[in-house]
Amino acid sequence: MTTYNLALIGFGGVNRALAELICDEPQRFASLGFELRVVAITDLAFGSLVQGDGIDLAAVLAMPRGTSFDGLPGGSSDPRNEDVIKNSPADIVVEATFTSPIDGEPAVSHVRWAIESGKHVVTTNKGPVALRGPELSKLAATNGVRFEYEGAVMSGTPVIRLAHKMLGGLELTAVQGILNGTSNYVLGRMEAGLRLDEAIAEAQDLGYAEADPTADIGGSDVRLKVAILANELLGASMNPSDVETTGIQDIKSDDVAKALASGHRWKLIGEARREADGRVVATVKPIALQADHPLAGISGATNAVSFTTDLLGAVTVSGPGAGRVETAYALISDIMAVNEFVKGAVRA
Ligand SMILES: NC(=O)C1=CN([C@@H]2O[C@H](COP(=O)(O)OP(=O)(O)OC[C@H]3O[C@@H](n4cnc5c(N)ncnc54)[C@H](O)[C@@H]3O)[C@@H](O)[C@H]2O)C=CC1
Ligand SMILES: N[C@@H](CC=O)C(=O)O
Repeated sequence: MTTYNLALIGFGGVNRALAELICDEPQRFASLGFELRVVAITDLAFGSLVQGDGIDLAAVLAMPRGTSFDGLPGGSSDPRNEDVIKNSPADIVVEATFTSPIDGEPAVSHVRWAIESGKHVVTTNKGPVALRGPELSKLAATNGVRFEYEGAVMSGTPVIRLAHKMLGGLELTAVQGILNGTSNYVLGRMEAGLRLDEAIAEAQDLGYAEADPTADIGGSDVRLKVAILANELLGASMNPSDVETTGIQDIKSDDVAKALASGHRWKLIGEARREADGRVVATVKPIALQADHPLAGISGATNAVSFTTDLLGAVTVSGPGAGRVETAYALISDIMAVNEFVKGAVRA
């Protein structure tokens, strides 16, 4: 059986959930035809740890946040991302640090260092994909490695790969949906009577929110996802700044209550559409949907995206849009794609 050595860059909610699955459920991977061994971990809060024979995941998962890896064999209190990514014995770099909606850093550099040193990259980080996606994919192809990022949109729910593989024979003219778990959860909790700040705190506890939740509430998280979908699926060359964006920050409890009373539900809707002249235009904005609208019933951290196609009309995918384990599954599906690539290369 093939063993893939992983370097986990960022050891927060998502990468810890992946480490737990590797530690607790090795049979899940054995049934996929490979095993996973974590040989390096870096995080701002812990420092870095490199152990070529495999890190004892149960032991590091038990370390409270803020404890340093310094003192462990191969450990340091400094994250040493560049050295670890370039020189650790990893086959696959798993990038799950903070998303920067401005320039995608430091994740863009993490991805580039990994690819340039011949390592595959799987990531849930939207920044590098939305801001540097085509360039990094090209770099990966040139270096004979994979750059996979299914979790950048709708966490573990298959959207990007599904659309590429299964909708490839259709003409797609638009994508529209609820693409942020936190804001959808928050709007639902406001319907139940919570204040905005109380609802955000719950979403943070549940692991849905970004490190800076204003990205969720202000719409910049959906803006990145809409740009990714427009570029991947509608053939656009869009920068997130091209997406006209309004968040839910100005929606008050009163607005939510009034909407409910009149049979409407506020939803944060992201959309990209190809116009008759070929231009792709994209927006993010809150809309009070009528209760019988197909997206009005999407509740909690669940997301949904609808593809407008020529032969099938609307094709809609719905599932978790956030969550630690749900997003770790996106990384697993990316590693499965890397495995298919590696096996294909061996056969060829
Ligand atoms: N939690 C979710 O539901 C989803 C998260 N994502 C994305 O996945 C990524 C990870 O998400 P979470 O684990 O929830 O975030 P998190 O905030 O729990 O963890 C991020 C970790 O990265 C570390 N970090 C930040 N900058 C670093 C650096 N320069 N070097 C080393 N470590 C660094 C932090 O200390 C933190 O432990 C983010 O980019 C997020 O946008 C994507 C889809 C869903
Ligand atoms: N904070 C994001 C996480 C996934 O991208 C969300 O709430 O959707």
